[in-house]
Amino acid sequence: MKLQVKHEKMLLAGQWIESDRSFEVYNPQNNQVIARVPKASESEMLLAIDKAHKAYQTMHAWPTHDRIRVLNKAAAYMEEHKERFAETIALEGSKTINEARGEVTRSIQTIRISAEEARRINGQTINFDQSEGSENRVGYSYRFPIGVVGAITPFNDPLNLVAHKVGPAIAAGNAVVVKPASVTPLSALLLAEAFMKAGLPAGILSVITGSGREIGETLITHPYVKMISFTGGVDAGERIAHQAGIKKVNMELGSNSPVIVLSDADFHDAVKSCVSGAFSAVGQNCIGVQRIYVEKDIYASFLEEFKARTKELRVGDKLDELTDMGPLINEKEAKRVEEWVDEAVQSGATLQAGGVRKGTFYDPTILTDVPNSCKIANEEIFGPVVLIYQVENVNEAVERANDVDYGLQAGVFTSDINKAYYTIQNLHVGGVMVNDSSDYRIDAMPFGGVKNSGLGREGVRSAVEAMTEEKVVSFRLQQQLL
Ligand SMILES: NC(=O)c1ccc[n+]([C@@H]2O[C@H](COP(=O)([O-])OP(=O)(O)OC[C@H]3O[C@@H](n4cnc5c(N)ncnc54)[C@H](O)[C@@H]3O)[C@@H](O)[C@H]2O)c1
Ligand SMILES: O=C[C@H](O)CS(=O)(=O)O
Repeated sequence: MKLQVKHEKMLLAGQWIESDRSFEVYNPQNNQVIARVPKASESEMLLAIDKAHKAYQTMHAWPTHDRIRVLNKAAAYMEEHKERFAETIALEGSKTINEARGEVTRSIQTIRISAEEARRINGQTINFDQSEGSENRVGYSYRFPIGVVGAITPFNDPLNLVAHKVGPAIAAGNAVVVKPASVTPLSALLLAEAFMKAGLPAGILSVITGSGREIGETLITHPYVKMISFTGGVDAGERIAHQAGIKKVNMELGSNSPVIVLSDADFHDAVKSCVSGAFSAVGQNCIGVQRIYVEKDIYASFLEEFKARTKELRVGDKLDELTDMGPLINEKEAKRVEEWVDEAVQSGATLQAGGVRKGTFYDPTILTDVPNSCKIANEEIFGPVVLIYQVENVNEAVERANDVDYGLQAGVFTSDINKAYYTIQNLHVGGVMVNDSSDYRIDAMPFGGVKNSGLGREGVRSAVEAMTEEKVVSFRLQQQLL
């Protein structure tokens, strides 16, 4: 694909603008500059917030049917330009072209589900007859848009995780200012293009590109911004939560996801699912499989088959239709993964496959016998490395799966419903996938974690609810009218 370095513009309240400063976007595979993007100043972020506030004030009564129309028109535009969206994801990020196409399909669904949910923002009727004297009242509650939503998004799903902020925000009648990841801003700008083409009123959406550390605080702390919807690492999440103060905050953070495979499972199925869950998107996946606990009776067979399938994966040019795994997002991250693996091996772990880095590429890697003290056993690797452990039984598996500070999703493979239910009840996570790996998500389901994996839930309906407030109304009826 012939590449021209494109000078992009960012969307500020319906206007496509350049900025005094710009930064480069690179193709992680060859470090080629693929675009220059505005590096927004604090004043540009302030202007976007001000315009969003004004747009919300005039638009918060924006009719539901019109919000639905714009959302569906944006989805239709994305559908019409699917390949362009996919190529952009594949160029600026780590995903293969096939993985990128999958993300575009999901993003279109996310926006369409947002349109459906716009019609389901309901309150409740209330029975005030709680005690003597309160019976002559009737009432209800209803949900109203919170106002300006500040959305900060990560690099690994550069389109769908922006869609999970913008779609629900618009469905709920809010205005939204997006600060996308600096390494993958182009997909967010394309999503903005789809909404502009769909006739989204000016000011409702801004995509302000730049450094999170430089302009993030302005977005997080501004009094007009009534909610922060953050997806990213726990370090940034902690900093943002402190800065936000008394403000609604939704945090979708990291994980170190476990999968339990019991001896009564179809372990061929488990192997296939866990290989995909571990190495899709080069393991740069918040619910990617990082630890697998295999019951002792099938451990040797499972490990043997897992290694064989892993070695079949084609690592290479992410734009090649036949490639299974591309590069990590940059060389710094690839070197970090290499260091964590080296630390584990030096501490006594066994390298069963992989362990080789070439620039931003790191081979799919399997470790066994990893000491609990190693970083890779406790932190989020966010790379193509999986740790496989042998356990005595389901009890030991659950205890060890819980023994980290994260709790996003877990997978459990078993044919025994009682054991499945035991894991469901005892795993400290936000989601348990039975007979799927931890890397299972549909965009309509509630999504989020416990412990250091986050605060609150996304998934379109949950996000719409988080981006609204509930108001109660009571009518005291005049006695003479009763
Ligand atoms: N739970 C989920 O749904 C989910 C989904 C995808 C990724 N993630 C997590 O995101 C991380 C990987 O993405 P990443 O490397 O882009 O994360 P990151 O935390 O480095 O950056 C995420 C976003 O926050 C911004 N940012 C960083 N520091 C900031 C600060 N101090 N103030 C304001 N903004 C700041 C960045 O510019 C970027 O836009 C992993 O931990 C992964 O698990 C979680
Ligand atoms: O990286 C975390 C993502 O939220 C997982 S998914 O791509 O949405 O399934």
